[in-house]
Order: sequence, then C-alpha cells, then structure tokens
Amino acid sequence: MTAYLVRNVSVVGGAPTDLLIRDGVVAETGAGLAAPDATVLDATGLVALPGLVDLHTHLREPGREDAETVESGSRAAALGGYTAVCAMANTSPVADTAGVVEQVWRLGREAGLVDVQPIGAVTVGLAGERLAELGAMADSAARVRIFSDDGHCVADPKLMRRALEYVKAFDGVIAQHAEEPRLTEGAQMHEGEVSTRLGLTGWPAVAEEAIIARDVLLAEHVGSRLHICHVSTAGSVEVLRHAKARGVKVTAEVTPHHLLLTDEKATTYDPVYKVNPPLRTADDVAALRAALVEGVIDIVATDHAPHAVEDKECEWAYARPGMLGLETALSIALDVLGPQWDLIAERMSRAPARIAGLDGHGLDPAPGVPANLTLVDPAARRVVEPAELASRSRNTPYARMTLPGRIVATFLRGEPTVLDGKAVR
Ligand SMILES: NC(=O)N[C@@H](CC(=O)O)C(=O)O
Ligand SMILES: [Zn+2]
Ligand SMILES: [Zn+2]
Repeated sequence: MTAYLVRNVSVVGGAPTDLLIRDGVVAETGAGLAAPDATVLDATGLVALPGLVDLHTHLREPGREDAETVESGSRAAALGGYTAVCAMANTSPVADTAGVVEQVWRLGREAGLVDVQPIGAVTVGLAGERLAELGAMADSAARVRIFSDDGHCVADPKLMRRALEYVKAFDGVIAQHAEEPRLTEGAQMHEGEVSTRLGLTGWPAVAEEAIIARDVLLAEHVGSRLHICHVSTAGSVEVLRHAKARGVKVTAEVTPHHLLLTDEKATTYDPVYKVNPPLRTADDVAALRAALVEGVIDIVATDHAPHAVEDKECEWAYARPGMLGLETALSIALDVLGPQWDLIAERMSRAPARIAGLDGHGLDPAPGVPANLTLVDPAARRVVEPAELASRSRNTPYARMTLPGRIVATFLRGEPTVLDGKAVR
C-alpha cells in the first residue's frame, strides 16, 4: 500500500500542516514531516475535509442501470469529495428485503470507490400498505439502520408509528419523504405566484409541513428517531425548530438545489428544474440557509437523482422529478456558505456520519483516524459541463454555470479514489 505525504494542507481551515497517510490511516500530522517512501502531494492552498457523507443518494441499480449504476454513482461521489453514500431504496426491485440490500452493499464493495450503505424500504414495494422486513435488513450483511420509502411518503400514520417503534430496538431511523399525497395530486411545481402565472398545478408548502408536524409528534410519542428528507419550506423550518426545542429526536436535511434555486426556474419550462419537493421561493431559500447555519437543519444531502435522457428531455408534465447532485454539492455549499470550513465539515460529513452510524467516517484528519478525507481547492473555479460528469445521467441544473471550488483528491481508507481532480479508476 502506497504512503502519501500531503504537504502544506489546511485541515478544516486551520494553519497549513503536513499529513502522512499510511496503512489506511492518518499516521502523523505536523509541519515538516519526512517520509522517504511516501508519494508527496503538494497541497499548498488546499483544504482537507473529512470525506463527505451523503445521506440521500439514488444509485438506480438494480433496475435502471442506464441512468446510474452503483459503480458510476460511486465514481461521481468520489469526484464530489464523498467517501460514503447512503443508497435510497426506490430501485427495481425495491430494496425491501435482505437480498436486495445485500446486493447493493456487495456492488458497492466491488466498486470500492466509496462506502455504499444501503437504505431499506419502510413498506413492501414502497406501496405504503405493510411494513417490509426491517429486522431482516438490519440483521443482514448490509446492517441497514436507515429506512425510507423516499420517492413516496409513508402517508398512513399507523404504519409510520409502527415503523418508528420497530426500528427503536436497533437504534434505527425512519427517513421520511414528507408529502401528503392528497394535497399534491397532479402537482407539477411549487404552488404560488409562478405556478398561477404558468397555469401549472401547484405542490403547496403545507403538503410537506403537515407531514413533518404529524411525524415529529409521532416520533415524540414513541420516543424514536426520525429524519426528514429534503426540507424545502420556511414553514417546515419552524415546525422543526419547535420539535427540537421540545427534545424530539428529529434530524433534517436540505439539498444543494433547495439552497440555491427558486421556482422562477420553472418559467424556462426546462424539466431539468422539475424536482420533488419542488424548487420554492426566494424567502424559502433564505430560511433554509439560515436554518442550516443555525443547526435547525442538520445536514446537506444531495438527493442525487439521475434520470435517463428520455425521462428528462420531454414535456415538463411527463418528465420525472429529480436532479444530479453528487459532483456539484461541495461547490454549491461553498457558494452558499462561503469558506466556513468547520460548518461545511459538520453539515456534510460529521453530522451525516453520526446520523447514519457510519464508523470511520465523519472524523477530522488526525493521527490514528481512518484516512477518509478529501482535498479541496477553494480558489479554483469550474464550469459544469454535463458531458464531463461521471454520472451516467446528464440532468444537472448547473450546466455551464461557473462554480467555486474543485475536489483535487479523495482518499478512502488511505487509498486515493481521486487524484488531480480525476477518478483513479
Ligand atoms: N427527488 C426527486 O425528485 N426524485 C427522486 C425521489 C425523491 O427523492 O423523492 C428520484 O428517485 O428520482
Ligand atoms: Zn424524496
Ligand atoms: Zn430522493
């Protein structure tokens, strides 16, 4: 195994130092380290972060390998600075059995570019009718701890209650896609001024807020852990603030796109901007940014949702919702938050690793710590070129935008997965 001597790097924004990576761990830190056998990387001007952790990734395998595979999504993740991703269960077949979660977990190991932690479905086939075999998935080789019907809401309150109760035994968490289905029938975009102007059926903020309010009360009642996927409205932030003040065990995520883009994008009628929950208003964006800084929202999660060209380059009403995220998330965070490295490390690595219970991830580079880390060039600017993305899909909303920051290198347990901004394999 090659040793790496990373010279003059700022660890999470601190004063420049050297990092010696050997045998899978950070062996030493300090100025002027010597290691004759090590490959030297001059990291002057670069920032080292704990490897990013994505709690919400769609990999599309099994079933839609034309849109993404575990391997292509893992490569996109590594290029984005990630060392671990949690793979959502809305594959085909659905990841609702020990067999399917073990298959995804094994494919992740074979690709070997990031740790792929499968998420299990809450209900059989995501149909919202009966609980999936949560215990069998938890006991499987994949050791599933997060369960989600993402793409669908667990709308039945009794099923949601039972799921919350069930996972308590192994400290599991239910990740809810908060969308009251009766309030979003036929919805195409955020319900507001723009949807009225365009004559498109609206997805009202209350459809999200009502489910979050219900579920924080359920989680409080049964004393279980709840996670809210892709929070998108100012009202949701207020519900979460209230729940956290009461001590409810709830965590929440926001996506890069909900931190940057608004429903005005729908006026282009370009379906690349169609996503669930929909892009909201500038006031929502401001509230989400403030909540992320304050900690009412715990983490940034990408909701990387690759879709094949035929599912995206069609009429708005027929396009699938979802956008790519893994290869641009750090740049968007840097754009939105500025160089607040400790905050970025917390919201994009430490906190998601804690929520997912991923050992060895989310730890700042320090002696003895597994070398899961990424090196960022904050001064670089890049133009997003869809054809150059490692994802099998092209549905990025940032095409041809100039974004700050570039991932120079990523290490997974001491082995580079990205060097010089390029995937090693
Ligand atoms: N976010 C999306 O718009 N789409 C996701 C599903 C989801 O996250 O709800 C997908 O699987 O494509
Ligand atoms: Zn969702
Ligand atoms: Zn999703």
